[in-house]
Amino acid sequence: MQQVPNLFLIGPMGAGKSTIGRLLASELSREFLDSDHVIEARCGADIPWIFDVEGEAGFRQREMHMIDELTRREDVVLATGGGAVLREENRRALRERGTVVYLFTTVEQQLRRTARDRSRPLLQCDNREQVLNAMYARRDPLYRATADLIVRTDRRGPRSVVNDILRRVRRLADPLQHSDTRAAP
Ligand SMILES: Nc1ncnc2c1ncn2[C@@H]1O[C@H](COP(=O)(O)OP(=O)(O)OP(=O)(O)O)[C@@H](O)[C@H]1O
Ligand SMILES: O=C(O)C1=C[C@@H](O)[C@@H](O)[C@H](O)C1
Ligand SMILES: [Mg+2]
Repeated sequence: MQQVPNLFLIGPMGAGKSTIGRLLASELSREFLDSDHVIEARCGADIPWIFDVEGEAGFRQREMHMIDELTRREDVVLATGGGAVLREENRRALRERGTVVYLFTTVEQQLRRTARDRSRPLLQCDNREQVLNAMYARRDPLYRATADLIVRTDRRGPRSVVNDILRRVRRLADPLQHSDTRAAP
């Protein structure tokens, strides 16, 4: 069987990129990278602080350099930030250097999963639903245009999402071996 390529997870805040990514990497005995966390570690500061001091533009610049660096690694599972697809450079790096999985979820689920969160500066407002709907309208077409696979993550647990991704990624890597249909004799 062909080896599973780099796996890059994209999708909105609360889709489960960090949660699913960690589980997926452990199933594949691979290194797990989370671009948000690596940016924070390199900066010695958390994302809200970076947004406060450098603005969203400063964060996006750091994110672009990080995606370029991390997508050049081999045999990794990489969880990207929810806004990574906004830049064309990021979309290209992701598409060219691995298999891209869009973790889809609904705004309703996002609201639930990010309800008490203080680490996402773009959601520290009173009109979270409106903000998330606007992000969905802008970003969903970009996630779709970048992804090799789209996997629903609403109304199912992380373990089921991971099994689904593994099955579909293996089929993509080796369609003959993992075909669901049998060739006629
Ligand atoms: N499939 C799932 N079912 C139930 N809860 C989930 C699922 N995936 C993630 N969660 C929960 O939702 C919350 C947000 O998940 P997570 O931090 O992995 O999202 P994310 O996509 O990495 O978000 P961000 O883009 O902001 O980094 C966590 O509390 C996590 O436990
Ligand atoms: O959706 C977004 O724009 C963001 C998502 C998070 O992963 C972080 O990258 C940051 O909070 C911005
Ligand atoms: Mg995350």
